Amino acid sequence: MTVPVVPQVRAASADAGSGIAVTGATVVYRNGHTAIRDATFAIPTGTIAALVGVNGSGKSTLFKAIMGFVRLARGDIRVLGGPVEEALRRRLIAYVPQAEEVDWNFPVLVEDVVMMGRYGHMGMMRIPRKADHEAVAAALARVNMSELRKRQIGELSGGQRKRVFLARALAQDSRVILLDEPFTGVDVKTEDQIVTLLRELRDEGRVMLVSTHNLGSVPEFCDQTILIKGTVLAYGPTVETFTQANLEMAFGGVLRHFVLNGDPGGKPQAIGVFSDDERPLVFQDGRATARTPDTGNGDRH
Ligand SMILES: Nc1ncnc2c1ncn2[C@@H]1O[C@H](COP(=O)(O)OP(=O)(O)OP(=O)(O)O)[C@@H](O)[C@H]1O
Repeated sequence: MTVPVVPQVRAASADAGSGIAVTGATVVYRNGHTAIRDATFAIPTGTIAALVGVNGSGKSTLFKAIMGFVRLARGDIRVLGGPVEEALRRRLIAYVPQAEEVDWNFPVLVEDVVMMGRYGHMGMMRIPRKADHEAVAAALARVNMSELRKRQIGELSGGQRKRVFLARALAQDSRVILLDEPFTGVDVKTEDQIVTLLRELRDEGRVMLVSTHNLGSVPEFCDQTILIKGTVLAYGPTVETFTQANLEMAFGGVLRHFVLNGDPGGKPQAIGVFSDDERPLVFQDGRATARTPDTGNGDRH
């Protein structure tokens, strides 16, 4: 569904049973800057949705609004059919932060970070019970981090750090998980593990909203895509929204975009390559290919 001029309010506001429904959301920061204006989209439950846009397009602001960290000047956000405050009170939303948002020098063990996901389940004194320890152990096992549970977080690799914060979200047992750049600084194997885990969580009926510059992976694992540039330009099933025209609208001249005319002996082919800083996205005959060749095996930064 493309909404270049008039945001489509109908789908978002009408679908009270949806995972996340944002209607006409506007955020104005204290300095007067309007970071997002009239943003409207809806994502059903049991979905992995990509949030795609250039630096400064408003992705983190949208996350902050869904987490209740910034106030809406106008509009409405509903999570699992209810207001954000209620979703937060019921611990329905978990957040997996960007690496830059975390103080890695803070002396804390892997298992302590994951236990933070249980805080909302504990009493005032935050004394973990058997169920909390079990939830932490299960979450660490699910991301293959059990062996490193006694390590300081500062001693981990980029991919391991991401998995610890994913485990924290799992321990929280939230229904909605917001992931800010989960693939940055992560090798291809870890990326595949994270994608497998997200698919499992989707099949459990959870909602994942994933901000990513990893365009090549979006058609592969995201059912829905939201394209953002100060407002929502387009949203809906990835096959409908992740089009060359929409990406050009979202990225303008920022991405490297080549059109090659096929192999010399054969029929000329129009191949477009969108390459941000991660796996490139290849369009062949105007359609996004599901998976592009990996460009390396090491950690990508
Ligand atoms: N606290 C703030 N006060 C004022 N302006 C802000 C604040 N935080 C962000 N902005 C501005 O709001 C706009 C959106 O920023 P935001 O961080 O949401 O973008 P983003 O899409 O997450 O970017 P990136 O991909 O670089 O993380 C930018 O122009 C940014 O400069």
